[in-house]
Amino acid sequence: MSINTQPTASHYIGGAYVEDTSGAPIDVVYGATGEVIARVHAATPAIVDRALEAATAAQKTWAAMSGTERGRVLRRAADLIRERNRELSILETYDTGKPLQETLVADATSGADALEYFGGLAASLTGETIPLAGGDMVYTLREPLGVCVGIGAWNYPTQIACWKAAPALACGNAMVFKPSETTPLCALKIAEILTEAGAPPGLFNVVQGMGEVGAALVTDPRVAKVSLTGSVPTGKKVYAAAAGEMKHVTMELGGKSPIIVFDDADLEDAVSGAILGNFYSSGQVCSNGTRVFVQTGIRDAFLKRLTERLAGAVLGDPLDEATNFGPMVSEGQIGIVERYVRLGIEEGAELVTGGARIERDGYWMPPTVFAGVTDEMTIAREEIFGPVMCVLDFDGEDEVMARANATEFGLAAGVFTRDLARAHRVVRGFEAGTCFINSYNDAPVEAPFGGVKMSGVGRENSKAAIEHYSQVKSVYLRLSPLEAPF
Ligand SMILES: NC(=O)C1=CN([C@@H]2O[C@H](COP(=O)(O)OP(=O)(O)OC[C@H]3O[C@@H](n4cnc5c(N)ncnc54)[C@H](O)[C@@H]3O)[C@@H](O)[C@H]2O)C=CC1
Repeated sequence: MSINTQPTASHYIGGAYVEDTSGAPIDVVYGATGEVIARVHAATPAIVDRALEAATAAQKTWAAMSGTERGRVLRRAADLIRERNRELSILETYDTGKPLQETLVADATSGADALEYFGGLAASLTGETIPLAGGDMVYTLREPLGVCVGIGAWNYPTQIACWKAAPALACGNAMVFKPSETTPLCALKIAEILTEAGAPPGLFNVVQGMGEVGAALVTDPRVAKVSLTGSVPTGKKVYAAAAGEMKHVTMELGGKSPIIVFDDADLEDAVSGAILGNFYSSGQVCSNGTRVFVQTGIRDAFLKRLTERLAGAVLGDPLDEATNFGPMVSEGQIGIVERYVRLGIEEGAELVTGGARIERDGYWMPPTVFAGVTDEMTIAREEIFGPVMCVLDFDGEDEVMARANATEFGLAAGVFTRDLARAHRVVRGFEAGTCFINSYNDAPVEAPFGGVKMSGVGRENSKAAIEHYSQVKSVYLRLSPLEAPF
């Protein structure tokens, strides 16, 4: 299947494609080859204004519909996404470089899950009645927030757009979404599909641009809520800007998550978890378990089996479904990874495998493993956001828990052990929002996803997301006589 990677126009506003070539050009580069595959233009202030106007108008129409009607539109969009999964997955592969083998199962499909799940919930978003003395009562109304802004990172452009749009729209909000400037293509397709599914024009708009377009959206008084997926430094800026007008926020930020492998773990499962948590999407996943703490009794066996299993990584054309490991997203990102690899070597970590950029077109870094990593090394403290696993040794449970939690981040954490009591004890001790026992990086829509500490505020997916896209109005209803002092 061949697809056209150049979108009809840069932005999608009011149910249609909109162009304004006076905005700065943004070239979209395919990570596998370094070729420019599309060009879009950053939104000008006039485009931002138009998107916010369209969203403001559509939100009123949409909120007046019943939850059942809103849900039907979202579920129809989910069906359309599934029907077009292959085409959408190929576009995701061009946008990000991730292999088609991954995008066929993890991107548009995950977006469809979110639209289906929140479409199903939309009709059941009700308030409650609270009986009081004398027959009085309070009833509550669960109301939308208004116009929500979604701002995305570049690693999961389809999934991020859907994870934000689905709960927002289910609750009766409208959205203006700004994709990452690195991956501007996929969100436009979601906007098209929502229109086709029956969403009122302007309900879900996409505007392109760099940080300043995001900043203009975040500070606009018409916006009630901002949901960002991005790095911690950007999260701090966006959270602070939103606070100026007391806007609601959801922050899905970075991490440096631990995976703890005890001596009694199933070795194959533990190695699988470490591979999934470090090399899926070439390591460009926020919840990755990049600090792999391995108990000394199993360390050698773990490293031996890990090295054997890494031979199964198939680097090649991402559009070939046999390929299971793709390039990095951009020259900038591979440069960051190369710098960390140098720091790892300089600071004394043992490079077990990988570490050198592959000399070919595009941005290829092989799976890279450092052993003998210690807590103070830069590669053990900072988020790398690439295919670099750090293996750290440990002896006892108390020691490893203290070390696992000694980070400003708290997005995810995993433990591999056959001892269930220990597994539950360990996850209770983790300072992390999303934990895994004998697994890693599963993200079903039914489960809350998000971080603690610097990794974020709020939760995406699950019923928990409803709290972040709606507010409760209390209505006091008096049936008894109303007394006053005079
Ligand atoms: N917790 C999560 O769910 C995820 C977190 N991430 C994090 O995202 C980072 C990588 O993605 P990047 O795109 O490089 O992140 P980034 O923080 O550079 O950019 C994220 C988005 O924010 C926008 N932005 C930048 N400055 C802004 C400002 N002042 N106001 C408003 N918007 C602004 C960017 O244009 C982009 O769309 C990693 O740190 C990673 O951990 C990535 C994926 C998922």
